[in-house]
Amino acid sequence: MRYLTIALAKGRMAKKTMELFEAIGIPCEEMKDEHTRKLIFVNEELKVRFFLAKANDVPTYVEYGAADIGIVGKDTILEEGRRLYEVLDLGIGKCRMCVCGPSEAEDKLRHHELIRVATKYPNIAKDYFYNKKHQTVEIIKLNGSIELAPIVGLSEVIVDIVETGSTLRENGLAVLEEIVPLSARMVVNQVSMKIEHERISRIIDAMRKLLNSQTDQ
Ligand SMILES: Nc1ncnc2c1ncn2[C@@H]1O[C@H](COP(=O)(O)OP(=O)(O)OP(=O)(O)O)[C@@H](O)[C@H]1O
Ligand SMILES: O=P(O)(O)OC[C@H]1O[C@H](OP(=O)(O)OP(=O)(O)O)[C@H](O)[C@@H]1O
Repeated sequence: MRYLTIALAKGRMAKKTMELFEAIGIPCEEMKDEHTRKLIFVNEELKVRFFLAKANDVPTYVEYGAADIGIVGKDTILEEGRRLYEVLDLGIGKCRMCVCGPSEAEDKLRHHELIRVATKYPNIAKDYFYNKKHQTVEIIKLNGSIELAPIVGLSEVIVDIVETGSTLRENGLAVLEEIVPLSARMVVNQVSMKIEHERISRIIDAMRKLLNSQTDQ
């Protein structure tokens, strides 16, 4: 039997994702060791391999079939635009993609002024402003601490993730428009879905059952 390979996004969702896999009988104990420099973890008995990758790279591994299954945020799926099947909403890492800024930016947004938009998600921002709102904007790609941009005058607004809203509040910014709700999703390689249909379906079903039982409680 070939190994089934599962790519998990490093970072804030990794621990919860591992707990979900453990709860459906696919443990990844070794991976929980924060000090390990090992990148791939093999469960010989189940013929399953896990690896932790940079979130942005998870859809790439899955599209090319280097991973059969991936767990990654909807934000990353939308931004990367890879060919894969999105099969399940895991309901963890819930947040929203929003246009945010100081209240002064609200009028400029409403009047379709040519504004600058700073973001880690240029494709999501482009799709929202160009295709959904038919509004011309200048998009500036940043890699983190996006809330800084309107404060120091780099841009009028930002497109970024909002979870509790405290980063915005502490920096005198607010949500101006909501783009899309986000959460972690299970994605599957399109060929794997055919050749490993039985094993992958079993994992999807077990995960769905677990999530339903959690929401019932
Ligand atoms: N408050 C939040 N901020 C950022 N991401 C969140 C938040 N809540 C949930 N998420 C989800 O967690 C995913 C991973 O976020 P994380 O902060 O671990 O990595 P990242 O900031 O995207 O990566 P990196 O730090 O390597 O640039 C996001 O893609 C998103 O789907
Ligand atoms: O609404 P909140 O609960 O405040 O969460 C939202 C913040 O969290 C994320 O940043 P992250 O911590 O990933 O750091 P980064 O800015 O370096 O990406 C996101 O980019 C927001 O800044």
